[in-house]
Amino acid sequence: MSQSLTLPRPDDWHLHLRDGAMLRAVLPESARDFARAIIMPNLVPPVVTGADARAYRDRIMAALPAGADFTPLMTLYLTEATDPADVARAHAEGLITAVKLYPAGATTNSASGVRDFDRVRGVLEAMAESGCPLCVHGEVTDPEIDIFDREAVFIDRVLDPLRRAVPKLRVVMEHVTTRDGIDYIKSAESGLAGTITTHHLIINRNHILVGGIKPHYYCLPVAKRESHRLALRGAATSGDARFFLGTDSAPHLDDAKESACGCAGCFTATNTMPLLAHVFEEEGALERLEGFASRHGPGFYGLPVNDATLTLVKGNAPTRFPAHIETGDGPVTVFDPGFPVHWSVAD
Ligand SMILES: NC(=O)N[C@@H](CC(=O)O)C(=O)O
Ligand SMILES: [Zn+2]
Ligand SMILES: [Zn+2]
Repeated sequence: MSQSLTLPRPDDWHLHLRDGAMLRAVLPESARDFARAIIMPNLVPPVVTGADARAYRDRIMAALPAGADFTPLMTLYLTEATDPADVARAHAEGLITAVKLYPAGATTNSASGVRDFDRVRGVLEAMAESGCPLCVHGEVTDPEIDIFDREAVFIDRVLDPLRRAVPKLRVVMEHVTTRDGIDYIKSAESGLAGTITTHHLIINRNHILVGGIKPHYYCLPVAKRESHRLALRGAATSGDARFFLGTDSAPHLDDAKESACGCAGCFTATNTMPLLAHVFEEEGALERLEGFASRHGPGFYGLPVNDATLTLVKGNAPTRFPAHIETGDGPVTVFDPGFPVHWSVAD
C-alpha cells in the first residue's frame, strides 16, 4: 500500500552550508527539498558585516545547481564590535533576515561570539526597533555547569534577562533540546519561537554513548535524556506555531568527526523530510508536518508560505539514502536514524 503527502515546499530555519568545496557538496542536498533556509554565519572567519553577508550570499548563489529554486536567507554573526547601523542597514535592504548570537566558546566556530551581553545591548535595541529577529544558540559556557544542563541554565541566566531587558526583540531559540526550553517558549505570549532539529526528534543521549561512542550522533546542544526527546516530539507535532523546523544540518568531514576530539554536528540535509514524515506518522500527526516544516516558520519571520509543493511518498521497501556524500576533500556521513524509513521525496 503506498501513501503520499503533499505540502507547500518546506523551509529550513537553521542551516550550515559552510564554504568552498563543502558548500558545493552540501548545497544541492538542501536545495533539492527546501525553498529557503536561514544560513548560519559561523564561517572562519565569521560573517559579521553586511558586506560579508553579501559576499557569502553571492558565493552560495554561484554554487547553486542550475535550475534549483532556493533562496538563502542570510544572517550576521553578532560580536561585541557589531555596528548597530550596519545591522539596521543590512536588514532594511533585505540583505539579512536575522542576527545570530553565539555565546563565545559555546559551539563550532564561536570564538568571536559574545562574552559580555551588556556590550551588545545597543545592537539588540536597534534590532527590536527594526523588527530584525535574533537567533540564539542557547547554552552557557560556564565550565562549572554540566553540559547536559547548559540549555536550562542559559534560559535562566541569559535568555530570560535579555528578553526582559529588550522586550520588543523577537527571538528564536535555536535547536531546542530540553523540556525546559519547550516550556519556556510556551510561557511567552509573543516574540519567542523555537526551532527543533530532525535528529533531536530521533536520538537521545543513549544513542550517542551506549554500545560505543557514535561520533555522528554528537552535536551541540548535545542530545539529552529520553524525557526531553519526548517533549520535543510533543512540541513539534502539537500544531503550536511557535515551533518550526531548523535542521541544524552541520556537515563536518568524517576525519574531523571520527577523531580523538570529534567535531559537533549532524548532517541531515539529505534525508530530513523522509525522516520527519516517519516521526510525524509515528506520533499520529502526519497532517501537522505541514505546519512544522512549511507554515510556522514563514509565519514567525513574516514571509509568505511557498507556492510550490513537495510530495512525500511511503513505499513498501525501506528507502535507501546515501551513507555519505563526497566533497572533494573527503566524505561527510549522512545522519543514519538507525531504523528503516519507508518515506522518500517524490521526483
Ligand atoms: N550544531 C552543531 O553541533 N554544530 C554546528 C554549530 C551549532 O549550530 O551550534 C556547526 O556549525 O557545526
Ligand atoms: Zn548552535
Ligand atoms: Zn547550527
